[in-house]
Order: sequence, then structure tokens, then C-alpha cells
Amino acid sequence: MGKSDIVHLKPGRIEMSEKDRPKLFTIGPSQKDPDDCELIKNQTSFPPGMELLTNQVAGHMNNGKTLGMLREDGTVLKPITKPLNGQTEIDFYEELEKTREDTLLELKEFVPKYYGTKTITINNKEIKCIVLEDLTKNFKEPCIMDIKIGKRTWDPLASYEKIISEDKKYQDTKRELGICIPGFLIHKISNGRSCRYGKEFGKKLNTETIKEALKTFLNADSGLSRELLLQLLVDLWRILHWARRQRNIRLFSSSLLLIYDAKRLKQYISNNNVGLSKSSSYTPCTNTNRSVHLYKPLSLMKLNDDCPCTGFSGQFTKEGPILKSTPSTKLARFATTTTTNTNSDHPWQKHISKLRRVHSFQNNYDKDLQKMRKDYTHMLDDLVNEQRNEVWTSVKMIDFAHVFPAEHAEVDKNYLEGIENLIKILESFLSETVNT
Ligand SMILES: Nc1ncnc2c1ncn2[C@@H]1O[C@H](COP(=O)(O)OP(=O)(O)OP(=O)(O)O)[C@@H](O)[C@H]1O
Ligand SMILES: O=P(O)(O)O[C@@H]1[C@H](O)[C@H](O)[C@@H](OP(=O)(O)O)[C@H](OP(=O)(O)O)[C@H]1O
Repeated sequence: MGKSDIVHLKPGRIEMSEKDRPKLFTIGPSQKDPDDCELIKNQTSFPPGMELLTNQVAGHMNNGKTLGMLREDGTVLKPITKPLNGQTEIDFYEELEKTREDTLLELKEFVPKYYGTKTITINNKEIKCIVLEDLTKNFKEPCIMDIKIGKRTWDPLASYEKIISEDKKYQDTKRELGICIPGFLIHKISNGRSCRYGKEFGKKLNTETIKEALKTFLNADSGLSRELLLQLLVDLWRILHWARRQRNIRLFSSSLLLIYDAKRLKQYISNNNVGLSKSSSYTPCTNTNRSVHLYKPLSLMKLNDDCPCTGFSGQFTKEGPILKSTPSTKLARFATTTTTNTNSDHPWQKHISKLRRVHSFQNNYDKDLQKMRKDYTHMLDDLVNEQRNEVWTSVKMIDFAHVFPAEHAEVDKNYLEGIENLIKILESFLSETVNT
């Protein structure tokens, strides 16, 4: 970074005055006009203990026009550069703090912890920031993907120009699937290098290549891991379950942040004796390209065949997600079989373990057990810290700068459709997973 420097930029666009904006929550004191907005360029000194969030994958970056996300002591600071959007996001988090409404209370689980706001001074300029839990803080080698949800990414107050510019972007994936990928970062297991994919990459994706991008994110060239997929899916199913019921809000241009630890995935793969791919180039896994390590998950794919929805039924018991019912006796067995080794406190752990073991009913369970017994490292890990061994992924909802009240207390179909399609793609990957 170069010398500290402030540049004056052309004003940000405001589509409507604050007083005209329909209020979802009480709007606080208005902020300064963006005409006055001075942003930071090449500044070298942040307040003590503060630094750029180097693993930021999307959104307004530190690029000379905007100040990117900052990191401080297990938190991230999101600078507010557009007062209206910033206030909407603050109001959203403040409302969650005090809500008693069931689905909003539930939503709190899916968003980063909120620590209020903080005004920092950079180059003599005061910048108000939203302070949130750093979702990446516990990951040694975080792989992070920002997935924006919804066909429509402009809010009800957007100007004509904003609507056109939003609709032009990420056209193929947004229109067909209601999702787009503005950025991701991976630590590649096959060659030990980190790779960043930005919005220009995301904008070129279509309904097929987005699947490859997701597999790239999942380090699929080292073996598409069922364990990893299931951990992500369980969180996504919970968010889907919420989105199917909530009738309070509409989320525009909001993202899901998917994170997993490449270090843990690597350990998981080596503990399960799955060799790494020799080639560093990515070969998409296809159904016709199965090796002996591959197996078909019991039912998810079948369940999805004639169904516009995902394999998830939308229902949870306190033990976990319920998949769609099926006459299959194999699934019936799966659904009633109990597993041991579920010491975790997580109420769903038992159920998730069942999902992990589904393949065993089709393959040879004893063989699997023998393999596990042989795997000393794996067992030792289990004994030392079962919980640590279980969860090395996170899925959270982020970016609430365009939250609006629900219309006629209806579900947010725009959001719902996007998340359902994402889940369907990830569920479809289960049929290509290696035995890890
Ligand atoms: N709580 C968090 N913990 C860790 N990283 C985060 C967190 N929130 C956001 N990020 C990182 O910052 C990026 C941008 O976040 P966010 O979408 O909130 O910003 P934005 O500037 O409003 O984005 P946009 O330009 O899409 O409106 C995310 O893609 C992610 O990499
Ligand atoms: O993916 P891209 O091409 O970076 O597009 C940006 C993205 O849609 C952001 O959500 C939006 O910020 P807002 O959510 O604040 O509207 C930003 O608007 P901006 O250019 O007006 O900042 C766009 O440029």
C-alpha cells in the first residue's frame, strides 16, 4: 500500500430520500449525505489493532474508491459508504437484537453476531462501521464463497438505471437459478496454493459452469467430499426451512457466505485414505466417471427426480432434517437405524451422522468399520475432540443493506427460489462423492 491519501469521489446514487423509504424498522438519525462522502485511497495506517480483512471475497473492496472490510480482534468492521443502505443494515441488526417474533429470533442464528457500530478515524475522516463477528476467525485455511441470492437483486426503491444495471449482471445464473457468485477464495489442497475468483469470473458463469465453480470451491479435484457437502447442506437446509416459513421480510441482494477449512478437509481426506488427485487441473466429477471409491447416496437424487424442490422435506424434528418420504425400504431402514458415536451436544448430530453413513447400507458396513479401526489417527482425533472433528464449515446469511418488509405477509419467493436451487445443485453433487 502507498501513502495515506484521501480522494473526493463523485457522489453515490440515492434512489429516494430517506423519509420516503418504507420503514421496516425504526430508522435512526439520518447520516451525512453521500455527496460529502470522502473515501480512502491507499491509506497505510488503520487505527491500532485494525487491518484490512484480507480474505474478503466480494462486495465493496478497498480499491481507492471504497474502503473495504476491516478486521479487529475477532470482529469485522463494515464501513458505511452509502448512508441509506448502511442505516437499513444497522436497523436490521438492531431489530434482531430486540425482536420477540419467532422467525426473526430464529434468523439470529443464521447471521453473524452483531456488536453495534463504531466510528473510526482514518486520515482524519470519521467513518461509521457496522461491527460483526468475523465468520472466518476460527478457520486456519478458510475457503470462502459469497453467493448472492435472488433473481432480483434490486430493491423496491431502485432507480430505473439501477434495475437495468443489476439485471444485466450475472445474467445466466441469476435468471435461471436465482443465484450468482460475486467472488470466492480457495486454498487448493492439490497444490497448496490459494486462488481468488472475482466478480468478472462470476459474471461469465452459466447454469453449467456455475456447478464447476462450486466444485472448484469444494476442492473437488482432490475428491468431492460427502462430509463437506453434508455439513454445508445441513446449514443450508436450516436456512431453507426458515425461508419457507418467514413472512416478515424480503431480502434483496443479500448473500450466503459459505466457509470451510481446507486444512480440515485435507486432514479428513488423508484420514480416510483417499489419495489426492495427481493432476492439479480440475476434472469435473461426472456420473460416468466414477471410480471404485464412489458410491451413490441412497435416495436424495431419486427423490429429486420429479420434484421441483430439494430432497429436504422442509421439516425438522428436534433430531434433525427430514428428507422426503419414499416407499424405498432402504430409506426406511436408513431413517430408523440408530448410530452410535454421537457424543456431540448438537441436537442434530445423531441425524447428520445417519446421513454420513447412508452409503454403508448399500456398501459393506463391516468393511467400513475395519477401515476406521485401522485408521489410528482418525480414532485418536475422535477421542481427543469429537466436536472439533465434526464441524469445520459455516454457512451464514450476510449483507442486509436492502431488507424490506414482506409484501402482504407473503414468503420471499425471490430468496426462496435462489436458495432452493443452490441446495439442489449441492444435493446433486452427493451422487458423485467419494467415500469421505
Ligand atoms: N461477518 C463477516 N465475517 C467475515 N467476512 C465477512 C463478514 N461479512 C462480510 N464479509 C466479507 O465481506 C464481503 C462483503 O460483505 P457484504 O456483502 O456485507 O458487503 P457489501 O459491500 O455490502 O457487498 P455488496 O457490494 O454486494 O453490496 C463478503 O463477501 C465476505 O468476504
Ligand atoms: O457485483 P458488482 O458488479 O460489483 O455490483 C455491485 C453489487 O450489485 C452491489 O450489491 C452493489 O452495491 P449496493 O448493494 O450498495 O447497491 C453495487 O452497487 P454500486 O456500484 O452502486 O456500489 C454494484 O456495483
